[in-house]
Amino acid sequence: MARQTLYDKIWQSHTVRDYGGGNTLLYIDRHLVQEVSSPQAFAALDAAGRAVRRPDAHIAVADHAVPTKLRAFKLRSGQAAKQVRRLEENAARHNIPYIEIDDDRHGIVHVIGPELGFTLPGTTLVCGDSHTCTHGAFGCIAFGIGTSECATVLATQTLHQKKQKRMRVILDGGLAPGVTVKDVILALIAEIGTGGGAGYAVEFAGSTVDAMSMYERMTLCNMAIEAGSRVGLIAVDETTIRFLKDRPLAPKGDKWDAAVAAWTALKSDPDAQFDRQVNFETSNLAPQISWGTSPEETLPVTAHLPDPEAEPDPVRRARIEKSLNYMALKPGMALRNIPIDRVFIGSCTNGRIDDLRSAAKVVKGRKVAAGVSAIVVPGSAATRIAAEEEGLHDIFLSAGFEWRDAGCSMCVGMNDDRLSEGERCASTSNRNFEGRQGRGGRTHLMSPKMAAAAAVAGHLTDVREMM
Ligand SMILES: CC(C)[C@H](C(=O)O)[C@@H](O)C(=O)O
Ligand code: SF4
Repeated sequence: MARQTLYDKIWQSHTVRDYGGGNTLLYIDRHLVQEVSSPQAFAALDAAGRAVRRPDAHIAVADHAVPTKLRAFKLRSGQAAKQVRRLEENAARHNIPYIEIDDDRHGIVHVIGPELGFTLPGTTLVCGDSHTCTHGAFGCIAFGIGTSECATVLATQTLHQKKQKRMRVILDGGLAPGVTVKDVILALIAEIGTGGGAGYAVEFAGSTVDAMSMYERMTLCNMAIEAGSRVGLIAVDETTIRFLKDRPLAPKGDKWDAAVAAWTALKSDPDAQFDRQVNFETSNLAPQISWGTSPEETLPVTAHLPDPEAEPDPVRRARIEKSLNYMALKPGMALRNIPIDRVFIGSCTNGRIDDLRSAAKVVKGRKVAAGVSAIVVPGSAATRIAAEEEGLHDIFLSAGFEWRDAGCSMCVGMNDDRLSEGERCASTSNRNFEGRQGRGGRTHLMSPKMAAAAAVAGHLTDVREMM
């Protein structure tokens, strides 16, 4: 059938039953399980006396609560130890593959899925985590689900889902020096708003996307949820195939050849119908920084903070006032001079090897400013190992950064790595809500390059002047 989008095609091939009106019983190929959202799911499964239908369709790994330093010691007792042990026990009882905390394959679910080749094109993949949209970079339908849905997937390998509307975002024009895909997605969210993609599955396309590495595509799809879209996806091309080849769980031999043929054919038809299309020019973007408490409150680094007095709409005016107040910022201030206390380079948005490379390039031969405490937390053990082989850790350590073990870390206030009340952080993560990085903490979202530049300068700054 012509005129189908990539999303339509994968949806159709996974439809077990169509109840009409987009209501579908959908087959779920793969499920990633982490320690925060799974305990209630396993409890529900056990209470109903159900078994896991296909243990090999799941991978369990602890990432949110885990300490990123002194790990062995910290995991002897305490809250994180309990959470990790519970996941371990649940996985063992149900024969689900479990990745140990000290395994070389350990890391944030959204970083290790692709690294292992668990994430594959044309599939449906879920996880009890909103940033599951990251995996859509590989041309699959990947979305976050709730804990009760996790239980359903464990027991039945299916889910009742309502099909989303279809949206296409065309990114064209390439990127100017010093500008990264993080700047693109932040600027896009500033333009369309955090509700701009709500109700849609977003396919990213265009020459800027074509030129991106898989790491960059993952950063892009990772933040689809911050634009309101549970699903972000990108069609398979040579870049995708090259990334997946020889990954441990990717098909091998004849099966690989057949898979590549099927994956490359899987695209939106040239005349496919989208319910919404956004064309976004990327060539003239500057590096972006979020100034408020929502990812859409983002401005180019060269900008000055908004003045609520100049905002005619009372709802928006109140919103600006509230954000400035929480962030302890004044209307009209230049974004680039705001002093910072902490720097966090990591997360499932920007904790991959090319992120660490781009930050290290800025840091090399420089020092973290006095009074700033800065950490680099690789998104996975494999990322950490690769970075160490390249000597990136030496660059960070000699500049005064801490070099940690993999985990969600300071992206979310669920482990030891947190901001204290009133601290201001330059962060490469994806959310800047009130208290996200610790109660009373203040988050500025930006790219790894920009966070590295801020670490050196001691305040928000324009990395282009340091290149
Ligand atoms: C704790 C987890 C369920 C949560 C999510 O759903 O995304 C977290 O990963 C986040 O980034 O806020
Ligand atoms: S790194 Fe942050 S955004 Fe990603 S899964 Fe962990 S807590 Fe969520």
